[in-house]
Amino acid sequence: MTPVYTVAQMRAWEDAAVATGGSYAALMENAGARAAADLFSRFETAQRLLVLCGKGNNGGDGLVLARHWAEAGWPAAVCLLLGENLSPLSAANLANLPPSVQQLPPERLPESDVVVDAVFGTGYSGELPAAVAALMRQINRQSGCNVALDMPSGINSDHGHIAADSFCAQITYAFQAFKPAHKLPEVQAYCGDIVCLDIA
Ligand SMILES: NC(=O)C1=CN([C@@H]2O[C@H](COP(=O)(O)OP(=O)(O)OC[C@H]3O[C@@H](n4cnc5c(N)ncnc54)[C@H](OP(=O)(O)O)[C@@H]3O)[C@@H](O)[C@H]2O)[C@@H](O)CC1
Ligand SMILES: [K+]
Repeated sequence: MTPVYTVAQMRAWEDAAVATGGSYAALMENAGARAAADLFSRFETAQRLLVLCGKGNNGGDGLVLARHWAEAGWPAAVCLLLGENLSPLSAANLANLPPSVQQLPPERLPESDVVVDAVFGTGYSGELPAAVAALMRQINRQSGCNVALDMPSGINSDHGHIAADSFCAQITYAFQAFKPAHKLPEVQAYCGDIVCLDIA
């Protein structure tokens, strides 16, 4: 049975995986690559991807996903919503993006078939910054396929507080374990299908 891990338990699991021979970089690679692989299995033709990234490691998962998308020959763009001062793992994955992945400012985002929310994951709490909330409001009205990595941005993984204008997904990829918020019906309405991916 898939376990449910609090944020602290998830961090302990990551630390243990690294202590037994893994690496944080490999966990991030597996998260982004396996989310991409699941998405590829859902579409028969190339889809235009837009990945919205924050500064933390959730954004790094999104950058890995964008790289795999582009390597499959499918069009991909990323937007660094909170600037370029990224976590070290995310910065490494930004540097690894192939030139075919467009990097766009938030005010010039294209129509996309698949929008991936990699703004906030388990490191999030509180309310959304005003600019993020405004963009989420706009994207939540669009008709594309919305995908959240680990948790829709705006939702606290431990206790499930739902901020105004939280991202509304059709698919949420939970990494390694469900988080307590995934089990709450009011949060499930923002997650859509919740698919847990092994990232070991
Ligand atoms: N650890 C690993 O190796 C792996 C982790 N993985 C992935 O990483 C995710 C966790 O990553 P994470 O811990 O970096 O946190 P994340 O959710 O990206 O956000 C942190 C940023 O958000 C900010 N912030 C928070 N609240 C805010 C607010 N209200 N308004 C504004 N800002 C706010 C916060 O700012 P700060 O509080 O530091 O100022 C910080 O900059 C996890 O869900 C999974 O997807 C996988 O790749 C597997 C390997
Ligand atoms: K997210």
